[in-house]
Amino acid sequence: MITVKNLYKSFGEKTVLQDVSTEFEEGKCNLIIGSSGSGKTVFLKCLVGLFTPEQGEIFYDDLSFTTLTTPERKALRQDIGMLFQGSALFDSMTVEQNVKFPLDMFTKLSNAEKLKRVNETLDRVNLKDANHKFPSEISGGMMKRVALARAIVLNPKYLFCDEPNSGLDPQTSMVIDKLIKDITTEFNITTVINTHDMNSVMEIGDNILYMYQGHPEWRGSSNDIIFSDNEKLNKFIFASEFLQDAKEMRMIEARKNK
Ligand SMILES: Nc1ncnc2c1ncn2[C@@H]1O[C@H](COP(=O)(O)OP(=O)(O)OP(=O)(O)O)[C@@H](O)[C@H]1O
Repeated sequence: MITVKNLYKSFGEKTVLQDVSTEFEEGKCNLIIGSSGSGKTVFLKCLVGLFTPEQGEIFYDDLSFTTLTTPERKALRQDIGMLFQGSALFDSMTVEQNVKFPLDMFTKLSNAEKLKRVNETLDRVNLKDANHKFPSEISGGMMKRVALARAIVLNPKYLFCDEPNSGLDPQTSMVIDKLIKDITTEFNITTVINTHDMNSVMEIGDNILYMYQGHPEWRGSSNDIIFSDNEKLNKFIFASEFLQDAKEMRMIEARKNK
């Protein structure tokens, strides 16, 4: 579990995060949603230590992240997996070398042990026979799976994904979502995902945090979203007529099933 208490982050005069308090549960997909510029990426970067907040506390289970020493942060870093926007694979490295990279950085395993782990992980993301391909030789969906394999190869307790579906078609997005969801449940990971993808919100949103102008405006599950009467949230999430209709249909269905 990750607990955030009263976090503030500014750039010069501009306050981007204002009094953010929330919890991200383990074994769950915790989604952060909000319009462009609402502070989602800045928040994620504060959580992993890429930005330093001016005020507030972040706890990784019982560890107070904000007060950790550099060696303690380095140790915690091994428990954190990150899936960046655009996959961020190393172009000059093969799929196998990309996934092996964190093992080379953080472990003293033998080469044979590392390769065994790489192959098990590639297998877990349904990527076989791609070991010796370069990123330029595989599709966007495959790149995401390689990036996901690299993010989970050290068996992280915490997984951060920034827009995991950006640039993917709806079907491939669903495959990636399902993988993230399955891996989160299987390994009891605390997974935090920044997303604009409404399909992800409905399909894998165990816990959803809606950020509005740098402050948590609403929290709930994908089911709660359907029934929420929060005006800002509804305006954001059900922006189109199509989504409004989908919401109404879901409400009718849910009432029938009660
Ligand atoms: N390094 C920085 N220096 C100054 N301002 C920054 C910096 N990084 C982000 N900001 C500002 O913080 C605000 C929030 O940005 P952020 O990238 O977190 O938004 P977001 O919700 O992730 O948007 P999007 O959905 O478009 O990715 C923006 O106004 C942005 O200009």
